[in-house]
Amino acid sequence: MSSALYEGFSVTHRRYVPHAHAHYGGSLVDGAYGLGLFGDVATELCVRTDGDEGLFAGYTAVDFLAPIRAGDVVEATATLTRVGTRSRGITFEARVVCRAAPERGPSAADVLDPPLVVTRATGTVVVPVPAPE
Ligand SMILES: C[C@H](N)CC(=O)SCCNC(=O)CCNC(=O)[C@H](O)C(C)(C)COP(=O)(O)OP(=O)(O)OC[C@H]1O[C@@H](n2cnc3c(N)ncnc32)[C@H](O)[C@@H]1OP(=O)(O)O
Repeated sequence: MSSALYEGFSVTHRRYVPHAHAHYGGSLVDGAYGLGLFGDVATELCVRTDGDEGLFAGYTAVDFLAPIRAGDVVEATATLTRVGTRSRGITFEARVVCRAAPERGPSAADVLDPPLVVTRATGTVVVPVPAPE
């Protein structure tokens, strides 16, 4: 893989947060929910850059900036920032793009414009050595 080709390459997933995932008061989901989104979006990024799902080695920083709630529509983006021999440095951001508006009714919801940034992280994923051609 050429680093010049891929650094800055990004993948975004978007998902509705089911009410079954609410875990704390105020319909909050646990922080690990956002990290699950990051694992999935990193997996697609690695498939696209390296033809392999990769293995998450670790995070160097995770910041929970605002809660994710059941009923949110959340978008998670992984951006490739560093290409090592087998390691891939990735930054992550999760944003709420739609949120329930229960004061207007049980199914009412709004588009958040701008989206609300809820989680940021940096981490490293490791991919296998490419098989010889
Ligand atoms: C994204 C996934 N599809 C979804 C997941 O979340 S997977 C679930 C969680 N992760 C795991 O279960 C992985 C468990 N860990 C492992 O299997 C291994 O520790 C590893 C594969 C991640 C690394 O082991 P190994 O292949 O023996 O590593 P090394 O040969 O020592 O190093 C290879 C490169 O990786 C860099 N590196 C290793 N560990 C770390 C770390 N903790 N943090 C940052 N970087 C790490 C190492 O520096 C090498 O980099 P270069 O190849 O020189 O670029």
